[in-house]
Amino acid sequence: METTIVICGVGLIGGSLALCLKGQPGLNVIGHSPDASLAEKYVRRGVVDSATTSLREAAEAADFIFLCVPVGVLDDYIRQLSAMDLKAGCIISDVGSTKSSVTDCARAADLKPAVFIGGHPMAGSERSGVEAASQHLFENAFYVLTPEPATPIDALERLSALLRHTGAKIVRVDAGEHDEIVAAISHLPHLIAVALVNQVRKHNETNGLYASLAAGGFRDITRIASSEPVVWRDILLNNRHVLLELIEEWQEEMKRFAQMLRDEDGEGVSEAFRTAGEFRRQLPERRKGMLQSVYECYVDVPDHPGIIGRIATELGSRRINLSNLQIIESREDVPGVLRLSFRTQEDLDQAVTLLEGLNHSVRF
Ligand SMILES: NC(=O)C1=CN([C@@H]2O[C@H](COP(=O)(O)OP(=O)(O)OC[C@H]3O[C@@H](n4cnc5c(N)ncnc54)[C@H](O)[C@@H]3O)[C@@H](O)[C@H]2O)C=CC1
Ligand SMILES: O=C(O)C(=O)Cc1ccc(O)cc1
Repeated sequence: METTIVICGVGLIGGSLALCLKGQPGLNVIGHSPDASLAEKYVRRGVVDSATTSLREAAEAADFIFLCVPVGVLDDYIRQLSAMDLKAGCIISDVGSTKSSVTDCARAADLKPAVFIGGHPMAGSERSGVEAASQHLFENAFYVLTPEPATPIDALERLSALLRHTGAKIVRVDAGEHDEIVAAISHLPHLIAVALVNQVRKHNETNGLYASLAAGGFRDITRIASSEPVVWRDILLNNRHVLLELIEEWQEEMKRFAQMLRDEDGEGVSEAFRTAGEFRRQLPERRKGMLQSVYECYVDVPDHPGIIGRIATELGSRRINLSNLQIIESREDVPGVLRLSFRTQEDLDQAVTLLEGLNHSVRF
């Protein structure tokens, strides 16, 4: 018997999930969008087996329904599903970055004979849309499920078994605890990145040197400020109660820094760097976290023609997969520095050994 999987919202996350499941023996993956041109695009790009604009038609045939839409519309989907004739044992899950509100909504809605189990694959990127979907997005990442005491164990096991196709490590976390943790490690950092970029943007209005000199480090630490505005509007508003407390804590932290600067308290400043550095060194390195690890290095390239092509060819011939290559111009007429990005630490390590062996100067 074929297992029918419906994915509502085939964007970055829904599309990546679809790619993990499509083509697996016995699985039929159906995409849903209320927008006919998007439904058609999901099929055209080969991400799903078929697609429909009718939520009822898809949902009533489904064994699994994944809601992969912005957090702000999850409750509406749950309410619509509760009025449909779902299959007995159908599992409804979501991928939203917050878990309390959708879990509360599903508990209050009568979804029987279906079962709701909240989910959050804790990997992603600042990109969005089906174009950015990747079969490898969740590999080695954590995939949080938030079952409740009343969740039938066999449903949890069936969902966990299906999600093994993602290559993620499945962990169970209480929905409220999840929201507190992700607020600190993901939501607040996104908010700070946006504030930081907007601060520089305003300075840049009167002096264009701000943007010119903001290459490299500033670009890297603010990558997440380029995330999808509607998705992030919904996440931040939905988790606002936790975030408002964290923003207060953050402001206190900033005040402490300001005071140390006023007092010219060098010992205090270096102690802050020491404790932060020590904690950061203890963070797991190789597992994908919420904020994606970036496996990158910088290579100084002398100004002679063909060097960039040669580096890419050397890497390719040793099957070291580059995920991105960017030329960072230090002066208008000189190539200067190449930024090489890889998907794994192993690829990065191999590339560094190779390039250093070829007498290139490599930095991180
Ligand atoms: N972006 C990321 O890195 C991660 C996002 N998430 C969560 O995944 C969910 C989807 O986010 P992404 O895939 O990043 O966004 P996306 O923008 O790539 O995809 C969103 C999908 O939802 C559809 N959609 C948007 N508004 C809709 C509406 N009002 N009604 C019906 N469909 C609508 C879009 O057409 C698109 O297919 C969100 O709940 C987000 O919190 C979870 C983990 C990582
Ligand atoms: O771009 C990054 O590194 C992210 O932070 C990805 C991300 C975004 C939202 C999530 O709920 C989980 C992961």
